[in-house]
Amino acid sequence: MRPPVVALTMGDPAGIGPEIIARAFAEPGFSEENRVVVVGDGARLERAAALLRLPLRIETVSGPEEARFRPGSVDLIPASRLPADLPFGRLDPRAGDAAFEYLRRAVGLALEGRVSAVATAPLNKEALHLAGHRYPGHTEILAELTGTRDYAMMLVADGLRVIHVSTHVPLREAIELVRPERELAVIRLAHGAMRRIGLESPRVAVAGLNPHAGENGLFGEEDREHIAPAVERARSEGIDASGPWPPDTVFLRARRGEFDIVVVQYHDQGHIPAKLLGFEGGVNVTVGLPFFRTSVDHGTAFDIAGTGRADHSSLLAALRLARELAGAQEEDRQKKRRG
Ligand SMILES: NC(=O)C1=CN([C@@H]2O[C@H](COP(=O)(O)OP(=O)(O)OC[C@H]3O[C@@H](n4cnc5c(N)ncnc54)[C@H](O)[C@@H]3O)[C@@H](O)[C@H]2O)C=CC1
Ligand SMILES: NCC(=O)COP(=O)(O)O
Repeated sequence: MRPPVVALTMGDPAGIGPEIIARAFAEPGFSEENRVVVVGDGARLERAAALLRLPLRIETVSGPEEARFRPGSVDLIPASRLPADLPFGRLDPRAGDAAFEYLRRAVGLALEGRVSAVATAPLNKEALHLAGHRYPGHTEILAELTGTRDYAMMLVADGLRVIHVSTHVPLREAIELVRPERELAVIRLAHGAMRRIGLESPRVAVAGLNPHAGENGLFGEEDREHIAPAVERARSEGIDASGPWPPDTVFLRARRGEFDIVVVQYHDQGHIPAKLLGFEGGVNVTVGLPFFRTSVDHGTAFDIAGTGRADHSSLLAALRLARELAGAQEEDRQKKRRG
């Protein structure tokens, strides 16, 4: 089967997005393994390729149907016309607005069924806000543009998968979000995502919020009042859920093979172990959308943007996962059609 077509957004054009995209396309065998169409800015991509001394051809296309996926060339849907001298590594509302537009265009293509999945290079949240797009990040934009109510951020890193009850909110608010309904929704999303990647009966561990998962109320009530009932309810639905487990050991246990995925209670509870284990090859997946969206797990790295030092491993991993997930979905559909 041919690889599914993936729309890849350039992210903030002042960040490392253009560089990591140029590096990925220049990898030997990239066009044999991938069918990727970039939504972004041709001049920025050309500048990044020149900076890295990569002989890439940029082919402008009006849609994925025109893309030819030839080795050594990038099929690009132009979605901004930024000044050629826009500096790398600086906050700029024009770049924030462009990043938003790339995502909006890619989501449109996915909803129209013209691409099978969306992958994203990083956007800068401050630049996004400076441009008037007041979202915490891609995830919430994607949810709004697709009308999705229940969604969650999953990180996949070396031997570990985590999925978040909350992400970009102040820590005080994150504690308020630990409620049975949201816990149950995320356990169900975790179960569904693991089934999608082919696990028959996924083992979903739920991390506690407090030290030692509250130790029966000694160190906080949220674990037994809000998390435990959701785990029970999930179990009554036939999901192999367990917890709340002490957060300091649940990741170790998952990595040793006891669990397939860990539901985590707030941003850093999941991000710290995932990034520590697999920053280079880590992938962020939005679970719950009508299509798959994968992303690099790192940010815009303004401190090194335009220097040619950015590593593109996370982007390659995000594209790999997008094509595997979308490919598996396509195979499912074909099986169903055949009866
Ligand atoms: N998927 C996305 O769109 C993400 C966006 N962000 C956004 O990016 C902006 C900057 O975030 P930071 O917290 O500074 O994190 P960051 O990931 O951009 O940078 C943290 C450190 O890691 C290094 N780094 C990051 N990616 C690298 C790569 N590919 N190769 C080599 N070194 C790399 C940077 O140079 C820096 O020292 C923020 O606006 C943040 O919200 C952050 C994470 C993900
Ligand atoms: N901490 C992950 C991050 O900032 C990426 O968020 P999103 O843009 O994928 O919603």
